[in-house]
Amino acid sequence: MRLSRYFLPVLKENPSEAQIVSHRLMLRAGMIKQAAAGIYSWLPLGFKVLRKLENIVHEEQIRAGHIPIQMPILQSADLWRESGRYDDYGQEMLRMQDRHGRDMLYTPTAEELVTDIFRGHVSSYKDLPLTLYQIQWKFRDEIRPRFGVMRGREFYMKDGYNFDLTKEDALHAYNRHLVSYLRTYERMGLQAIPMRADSGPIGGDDTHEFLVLADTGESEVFYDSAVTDIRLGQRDIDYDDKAQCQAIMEEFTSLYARTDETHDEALFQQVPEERRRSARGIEVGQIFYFGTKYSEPLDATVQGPDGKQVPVHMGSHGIGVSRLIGAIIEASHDDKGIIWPEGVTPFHCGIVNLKQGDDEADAACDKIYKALTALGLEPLYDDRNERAGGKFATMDLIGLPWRITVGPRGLKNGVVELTSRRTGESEELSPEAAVTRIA
Ligand SMILES: Nc1ncnc2c1ncn2[C@@H]1O[C@H](COS(=O)(=O)NC(=O)[C@@H](N)CS)[C@@H](O)[C@H]1O
Repeated sequence: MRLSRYFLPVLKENPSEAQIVSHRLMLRAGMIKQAAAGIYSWLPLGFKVLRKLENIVHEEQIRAGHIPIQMPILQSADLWRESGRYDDYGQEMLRMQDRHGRDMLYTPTAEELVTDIFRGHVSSYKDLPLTLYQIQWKFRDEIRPRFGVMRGREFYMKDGYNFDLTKEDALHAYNRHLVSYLRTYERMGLQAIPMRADSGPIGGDDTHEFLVLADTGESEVFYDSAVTDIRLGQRDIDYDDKAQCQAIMEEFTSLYARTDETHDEALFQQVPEERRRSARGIEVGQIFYFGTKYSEPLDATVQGPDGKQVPVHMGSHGIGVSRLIGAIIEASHDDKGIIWPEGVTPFHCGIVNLKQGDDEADAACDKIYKALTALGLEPLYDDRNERAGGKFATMDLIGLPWRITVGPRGLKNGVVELTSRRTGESEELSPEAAVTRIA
């Protein structure tokens, strides 16, 4: 993309309403613009990152055998009355009436709707196991939306729902989601630690939240520092292998790691003192097992192997896709701006032309642009008539992993400058070598 033809409304000053660095940098980098309290327009750079995250989430959910669907953001109140949650959900639920006076709501989550889809079409245990998921906008009328996309009112969530014949099968689905979440967050350059949590309005008795450690996190957490050494890495996973998924779940959740809601000081004292940590974390996902909490009131049953009708065992599992952008920035930035992990960066390499209009420099930039594009590496070419300092500041602010700087003097020696955003180190090498280095 050429910057002269893009829409990147960067801000020179720090916006006063931003209290945490990710909110400040998302506004300054022209990624989002507030439309109303807790509600944002996603501008090109932010929307591009959101789509990258969405793609990773889709890839890992499909790899785990979960099936994507898309449910509406507006729902009828009828199903929520059937489950008994219409009144329980409280002020966070945005309620409205359509022109015929029918009670509607803006979906904060979708257990009822997905269970209605299931009960209308699945009647035999032979059709199980089944996990359906969506990535869809949600609305929760937070009393105090804040920290930008971290605690919005409208936010983007992957919400998945498993339907199983037995509790044992449903707990395997729980483990399958835990493993798929670990892979997902690692691909985004994040360490998100699964921690025992409280089930809140979703319900159920088994639940883990996934937390990214950050001083600005809203959750208070207590954990054994050894838990930060565990990685899933590239190990080969068979998501149908119950034993393997159970083993990974135990590996990642046997060390002490809990949010303040479930913290047990006596248990925590058993962790060797030098390994006890308390910190703050950003909740980027949560998985739940809640048995027949929805299948009973909604009469979602299947015929079991013995011919009897049984309510299915369920769980629901969410990833905060829009919140993740804030979490990634909190975990990866410096005083000059964002530092995108390569797996989620909006563009792979910035190209800075020190002398726009100079035939040789322009030609070299075009050649590098084409070579990067041919390799599937998206360049953002700052071809504006701006002074170098301004171009460098913009590239540092928006946080692309690499920058290639092209100028007449360097070209005379057959070199361009390649700079790593993460290390700040630069080296001079031929345009071809610079492109190869990034690939
Ligand atoms: N106000 C919010 N702004 C941004 N992200 C949010 C907000 N509320 C929740 N999330 C994200 O959405 C994830 C899932 O939300 S949740 O309430 O824990 N779980 C559910 O709603 C389940 N029904 C999952 S299907 C959270 O882990 C968090 O990362």
